[in-house]
Amino acid sequence: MATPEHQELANFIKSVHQTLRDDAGALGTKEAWKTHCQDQDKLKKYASAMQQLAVHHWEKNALLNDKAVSRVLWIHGACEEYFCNFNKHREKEERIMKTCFENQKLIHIDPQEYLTASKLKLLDVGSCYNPFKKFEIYDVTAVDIAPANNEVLKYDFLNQTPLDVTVKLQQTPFDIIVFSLLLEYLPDPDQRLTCCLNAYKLLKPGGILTIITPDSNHVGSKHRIFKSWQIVLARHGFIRVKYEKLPYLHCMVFRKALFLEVAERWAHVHDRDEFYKKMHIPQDFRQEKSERSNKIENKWVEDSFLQELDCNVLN
Ligand SMILES: C[S@@+](CC[C@H](N)C(=O)[O-])C[C@H]1O[C@@H](n2cnc3c(N)ncnc32)[C@H](O)[C@@H]1O
Repeated sequence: MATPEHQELANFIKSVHQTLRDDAGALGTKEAWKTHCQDQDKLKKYASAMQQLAVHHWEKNALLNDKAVSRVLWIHGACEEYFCNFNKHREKEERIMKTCFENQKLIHIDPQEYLTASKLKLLDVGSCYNPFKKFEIYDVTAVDIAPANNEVLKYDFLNQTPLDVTVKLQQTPFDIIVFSLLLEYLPDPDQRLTCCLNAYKLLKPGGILTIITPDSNHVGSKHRIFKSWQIVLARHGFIRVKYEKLPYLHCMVFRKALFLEVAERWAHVHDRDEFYKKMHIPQDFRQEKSERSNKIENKWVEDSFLQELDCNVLN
């Protein structure tokens, strides 16, 4: 059962997301983002609320309830699986490259060059409280516009701007970049794509972007949206290597292709008119703007993030 404290935390988080979406509609996304990042009191309160929900409720819930899988453990398992099979992915891509692009010269890439370090370099974007710190196999860099503790760097990943210290992420290419419950925070599909393109620049070839986004609906109900993400990201050089729908989450792993042509070709072959050209989330299709409250009238699209919070809180 949800305690009144959990309800209060979840309601506060929902209200911050909703206000940002409303402001983006009223002021434009750039101005709304600027205003949002300047409201230090609100961001501080958000960070604390998010950490409390995640640590004291979600992670505990995942241990007690079979249906509620920990997003942190899912990402860790997916990373281990991917890097154990790194050569398989590389060989598959090289085969496609040789078959489809005969005249192209293959670039020699030795995967060991990327994997010889004793730890995998992991960038956790929108980390909040640095949940990946507990795994010894990662050398973690955690960033957030609203860090919950001083292990997390204050950094706006959307605009690639350090917010208090001088952090230069470009100097350190990563094996893994994590977007856990990040993309639906951003009110605009172009902002979501910008974050993915920023991640692309910071990844090593063959490195992975893991994306977790909430949704308590049946796997098929948002099929078009997540197929569209796969196509949009393939156009920009990402190949989806893992997708899993858990009871409350969509979990995805995208590999930065060694050969951009291979990813682009996949997008070209699979693109259809029925797919969106942008990285939408269900909330983008809401027709009637809410009035900064939870009175959402739209019947045909639910706010999946709100549902996620509710499901977790109510379980
Ligand atoms: C819903 S919370 C998820 C926190 C954590 N990743 C987790 O899974 O528990 C989303 C986080 O993304 C952060 N965030 C949103 N936009 C960001 C940006 N442009 N750069 C860095 N962090 C951002 C927010 O401050 C917030 O802490």
